[in-house]
Amino acid sequence: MAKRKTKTKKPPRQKIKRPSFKLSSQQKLVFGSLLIICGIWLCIAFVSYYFTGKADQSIINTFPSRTSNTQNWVSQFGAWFGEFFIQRGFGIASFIYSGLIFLSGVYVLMSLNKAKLRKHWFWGILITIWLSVLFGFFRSKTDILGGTIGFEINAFLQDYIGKIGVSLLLLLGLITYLAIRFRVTFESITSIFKSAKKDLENEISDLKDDLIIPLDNNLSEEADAIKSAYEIPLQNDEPTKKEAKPVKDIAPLEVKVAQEEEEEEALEMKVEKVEEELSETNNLANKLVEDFGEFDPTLELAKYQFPPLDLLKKYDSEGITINQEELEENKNKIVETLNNYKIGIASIKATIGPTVTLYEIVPEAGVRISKIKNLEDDIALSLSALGIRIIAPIPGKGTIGIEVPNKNSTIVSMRSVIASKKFQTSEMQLPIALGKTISNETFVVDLAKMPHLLMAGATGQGKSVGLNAVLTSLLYKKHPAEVKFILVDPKKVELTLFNKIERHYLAKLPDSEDAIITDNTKVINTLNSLCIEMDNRYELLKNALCRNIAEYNVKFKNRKLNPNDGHQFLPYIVLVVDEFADLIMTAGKEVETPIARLAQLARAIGIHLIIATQRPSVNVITGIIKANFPARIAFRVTSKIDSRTILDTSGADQLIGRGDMLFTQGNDVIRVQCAFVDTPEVEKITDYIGSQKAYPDAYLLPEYVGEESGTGLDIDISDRDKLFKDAAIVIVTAQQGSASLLQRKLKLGYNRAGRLIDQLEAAGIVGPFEGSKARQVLITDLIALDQHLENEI
Ligand SMILES: Nc1ncnc2c1ncn2[C@@H]1O[C@H](COP(=O)(O)OP(=O)(O)OP(=O)(O)O)[C@@H](O)[C@H]1O
Repeated sequence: MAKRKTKTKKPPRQKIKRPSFKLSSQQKLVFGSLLIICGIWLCIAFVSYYFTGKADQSIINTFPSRTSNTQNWVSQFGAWFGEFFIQRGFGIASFIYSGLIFLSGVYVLMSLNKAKLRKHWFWGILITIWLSVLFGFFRSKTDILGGTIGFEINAFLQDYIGKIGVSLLLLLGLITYLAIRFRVTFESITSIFKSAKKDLENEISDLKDDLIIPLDNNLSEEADAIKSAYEIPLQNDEPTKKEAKPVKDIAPLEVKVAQEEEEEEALEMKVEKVEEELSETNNLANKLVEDFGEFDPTLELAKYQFPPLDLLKKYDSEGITINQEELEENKNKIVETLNNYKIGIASIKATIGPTVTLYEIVPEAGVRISKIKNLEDDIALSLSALGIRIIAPIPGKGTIGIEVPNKNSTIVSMRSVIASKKFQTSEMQLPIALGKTISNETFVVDLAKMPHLLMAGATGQGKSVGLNAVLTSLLYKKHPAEVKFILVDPKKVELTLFNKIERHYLAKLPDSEDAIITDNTKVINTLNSLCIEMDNRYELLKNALCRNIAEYNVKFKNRKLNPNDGHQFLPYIVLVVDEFADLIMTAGKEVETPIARLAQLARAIGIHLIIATQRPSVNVITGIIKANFPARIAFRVTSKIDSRTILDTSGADQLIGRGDMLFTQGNDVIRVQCAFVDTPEVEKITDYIGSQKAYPDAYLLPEYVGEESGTGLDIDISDRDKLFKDAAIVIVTAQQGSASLLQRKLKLGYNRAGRLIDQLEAAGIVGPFEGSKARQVLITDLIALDQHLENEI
């Protein structure tokens, strides 16, 4: 039935309606002008109504007659329309109607898109109603602001939902309008703020870089401007004269105007061309973002849940327990000891930390600081306490600090530092909550800024706990898509718990079974592979014209980088080496060279190293390593020499152990009580993460072929992926050797596609890796491919 209906009805509809809508150019001119004039007339009538409406009230209700005397600027009809639209209609919002009629005239006159005009009318009517209700909301009776309609709708709504309800309804109306009309979303609002912040930062840094060049440019531009101002009149009026003359001498106003017009035209053409080019690339990225939203690296594990705080333990002994008596006692002892050596004190102040209390002393005038520094051991003896450290003077304060351990030290729980506002709200790229400072403040540092960390401490002083604190911090803050760990653990016990999160957070070599590296040869391969990853990333950054990984990832998220060119979202990679001494003793230069290379170059591309050692001797922490690890943590060490090796100053030998540590990032040395995270807590966290949906595999690092393993890749035919042949067909057909092509055509994850490309390379079907370019395909067609594969067997 329905079919019959459409069949019979369509033709007559077309026949009747089409001609009636087609206006000739002349009709358009007349009709369009009529609407424009009506719009203007109505607008005048409305404006006038606000001044003359009251005076005209008497004649508004009478039948129009030629003798009636109206005040309205456009007479009786004006008064009548004003009354109808403003007083009895929508109030001041009625002006929108005159605007819409005017706009309709323009659309008809210029034959513009009618669908757009309909849209304007639709939204215009809605805004009129909304505005009239809004104005009516604030008025107690019908008036010329909100009109009768606004007032009545308000009264009606308020009877049912009250004043608050109406105001919320108005707000909802506004939000709906913005959301639908301008496609405003919550994300777009936040991204505006974020990108504005980023732009500002970029501009500031660009400004710094370009400070000299623009000055030159401006000068030359100014010089050109001056030159041309003199040259134009000369060319037109006195072509033979070479010398420049001021414009006013010649005053060829007409010629000059003509000249300017010509120049403008030429300029316009140029500018248009540039704009077109720009808008094409911008539009593509903008359009992609508009259609698909910003690229979300977390999408593959969109449902991933960060570990909750409850997995971390609360400790009873948290909170500072030092009492007044202990404070007084220590103060008296310090004053007494110093007095014994004839050092007078002007004032003394105590700051209580979780493990130590800092007594800040202002000595009397004329006391030499070195004298107090030399008395370090004597003061320690008289206070009969381990772990006294004297800081003379405290940098930037001009006082002398004496750190005295508390009798009952408190545990700084990992929970308390993770829960701290400082950590939770930190905008750092790789935030690490290390513990609490002497003034009991949570100490959060950015690994990305360090950019590498050296950790040393004698056995049993808290190194492993420290490493766990670093890893836990990152697990609480970073999505699996954003950071990957490479864990090297020669002791084979400390980091094994992290095996459970292999497919979420760990990176490994393609051929290795375990992600956690315990054997030394594998460490060498991994470090070299990381160097290749570093080179690849530099190539990607170079092609994307980005200076660092953060910029690159923002660009990638904004869809300005094409994945077909090899671009991809780059996670940070954190390499953790527990027991570096072991490694350097057995592998020496083979380890030192790639570590030093990574440490020197990897900061911009998001590879960060954390190296821990029990033995901070100079043959382990060599000059080249030290030079590239400005950020260092020292737990308690056994000698002053060890302290100097790690920190370039003594002090670490005077720590009290159990997570008491010194942190330096170049200048100041800060005493921090490391946050305590126990093995069961780490286990709970890794269990929690490990039980969630994961990537198909760990993050695969590039293949590294060690010197001993002969030439080229050597992948056994029987080990090939099931999709090997399909992949070969795709690659040969497209004559393009890229992993992303395989990802798209065979619907694979990146890792598997990468492995297939490696296998295709080993089989001689594609050429070697060439940075961001697609690999060369070595087989020309499918027949050649068949032959090639047959010959292999
Ligand atoms: N931040 C801390 N707060 C409280 N106690 C701690 C802290 N760090 C370490 N400890 C205590 O010290 C002990 C040893 O710590 P940890 O295992 O980290 O030492 P280590 O330096 O790694 O030793 P090794 O080098 O022998 O592995 C822990 O079991 C714990 O009791």
